[in-house]
Amino acid sequence: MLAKDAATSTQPQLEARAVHLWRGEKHLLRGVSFALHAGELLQVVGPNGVGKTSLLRSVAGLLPVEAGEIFWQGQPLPAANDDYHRELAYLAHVNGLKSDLTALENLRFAVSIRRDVTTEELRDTLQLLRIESCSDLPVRALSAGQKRRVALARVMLTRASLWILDEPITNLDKAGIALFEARIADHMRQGGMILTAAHQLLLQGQPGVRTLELQ
Ligand SMILES: Nc1ncnc2c1ncn2[C@@H]1O[C@H](COP(=O)(O)OP(=O)(O)OP(=O)(O)O)[C@@H](O)[C@H]1O
Repeated sequence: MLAKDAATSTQPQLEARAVHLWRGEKHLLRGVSFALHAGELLQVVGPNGVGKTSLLRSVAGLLPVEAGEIFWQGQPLPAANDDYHRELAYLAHVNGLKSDLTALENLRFAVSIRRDVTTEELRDTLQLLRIESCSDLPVRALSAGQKRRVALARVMLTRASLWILDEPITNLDKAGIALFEARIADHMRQGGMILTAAHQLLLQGQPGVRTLELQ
């Protein structure tokens, strides 16, 4: 649930403390720490292969860290897992859409696992991202940017407070980026949080927007 009141809280909702991660022989994350408060966007930046995706996967609970801790609302993971996963929407590099289903069917399938949703709400969200004309087409018939927009619509529809997004604007054109930035700003205003891996920064210079540089 989005926590409007939490927007003014000084308590971090999500916190990583001295996280270490190895991939194979490589000591990738060396004591990474950050705090994310309600209403904030944190963009993880750094060169290819530095560990941005790995960090996001760890924070999403998909890749266990070897040292350090991750806290959700003051509780360490995995103890906080049930609450945490209810509040979390994760979007990877790949969209995770079923290509034989239509955009609308994909959204209905993904969202109804979490909550009741009406067809009108699904269509409204597709319209917000200007892909209403794709609603009834099989996903395999959509362009790369249109597929990304469907995947972003899914994130928006979850009503999760924390969005973890790996390069969310991949394949989006300028208009698509502007539309998505407006949705992010909206989410932040309602006390939502976003953690991204990014080569291209969103909402630069806006209040509550920060970067975390990995090197
Ligand atoms: N399953 C895996 N097994 C071993 N090493 C891996 C695995 N997945 C990723 N790596 C390595 O971990 C390092 C970091 O990868 P990661 O995808 O986290 O980087 P990134 O910063 O997101 O890169 P990019 O900007 O290219 O997306 C890379 O050197 C990669 O080869």
